[in-house]
Amino acid sequence: MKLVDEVEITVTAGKGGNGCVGFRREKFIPLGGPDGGDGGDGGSVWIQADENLNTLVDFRHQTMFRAQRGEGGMGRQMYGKGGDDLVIVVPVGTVVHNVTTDEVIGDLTAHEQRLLVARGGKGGLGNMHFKSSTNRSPRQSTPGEEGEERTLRLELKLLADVGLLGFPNAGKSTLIRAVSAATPKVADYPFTTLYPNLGVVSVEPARSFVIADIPGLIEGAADGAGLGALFLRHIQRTRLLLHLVEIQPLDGTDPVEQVRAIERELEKFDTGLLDKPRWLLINKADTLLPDEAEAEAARIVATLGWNGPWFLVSGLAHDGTREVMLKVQAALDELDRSEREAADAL
Ligand SMILES: Nc1nc2c(ncn2[C@@H]2O[C@H](COP(=O)(O)OP(=O)(O)OP(=O)(O)O)[C@@H](O)[C@H]2O)c(=O)[nH]1
Ligand SMILES: [Mg+2]
Repeated sequence: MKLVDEVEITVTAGKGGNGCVGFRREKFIPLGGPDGGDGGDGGSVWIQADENLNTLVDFRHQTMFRAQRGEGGMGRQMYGKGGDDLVIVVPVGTVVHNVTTDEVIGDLTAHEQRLLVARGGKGGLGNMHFKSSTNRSPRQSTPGEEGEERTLRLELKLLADVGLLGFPNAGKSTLIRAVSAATPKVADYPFTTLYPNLGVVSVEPARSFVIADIPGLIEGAADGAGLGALFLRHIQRTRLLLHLVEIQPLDGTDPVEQVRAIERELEKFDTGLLDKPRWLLINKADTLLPDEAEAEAARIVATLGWNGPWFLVSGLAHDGTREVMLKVQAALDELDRSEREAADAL
């Protein structure tokens, strides 16, 4: 299953500085020659891969990028200063397309790999270059070139970091909408009507993770009922599971039973799934009075013998949801760290 995050940005390289028309002016030298210097080159725009990023969510806030222009040339044969290059960082795995030509400019597959996406304009020539035997005082210079401008589409295939489990109606889609900054589209998926909802959760700038709602996970999913097996396969790739349960299911069933039913499915499909960190989110806290909700949550946790993290939340009211997402981000960072340490130890 391919999950694709996509953004369109415009990049503009810096214009070159203009060439200068100037003449040497000094005491006792009445007819000084031309001494106008060249303009500096404009800065170019680069796109560079960074392994510390994992989504394109920050490009929803900024879509225009411009490198510095070159300064104009000056008298006394002085060159203008070149404009600084602009480096845009993206996650490793980002593919860069030219929107106008629909061509792939490049595929950034390694950390710190760079791609030139808009070349800065060349600086213009000062009049010192136009001196000839027939024209000793040229008034000619050339302007700086414009920097290139391109519209780019950045595309990143995503893997969900966090899977959301729960019965129909548990409030999974509502939670994703409550916490996510962007909802990437799902591509190449055969079932167009029933696909997972995805959200990019960005708790702080430049830090984010992908959360996937796994719909239709019902009893019997592991035996192939509904589309459950497909989604179970998908969540095998996630690193943390959030298990959502209604504090008081509308159909009158005991939330404890609902949690166990999902656990049985996970176990039947692949016991490895049960080894993933799984946090219990007792949802729709707002449907009970605060005291009742606290008491019922305590009962659910005690009856289940739950010893992992658990939270009482309301996706609809956004109660407690941000706190959970901050903890998820911290847990994922910690997993990254220990994976990196394990890799370094080899
Ligand atoms: N009171 C209350 N209602 C909620 C809360 N979260 C979700 N709901 C409601 O519960 C219903 C189901 O929510 P969804 O987010 O669609 O649930 P889901 O888990 O995505 O359901 P499926 O996609 O069918 O598996 C909707 O009517 C929501 O408005 C909550 O925190 N409090
Ligand atoms: Mg849903």
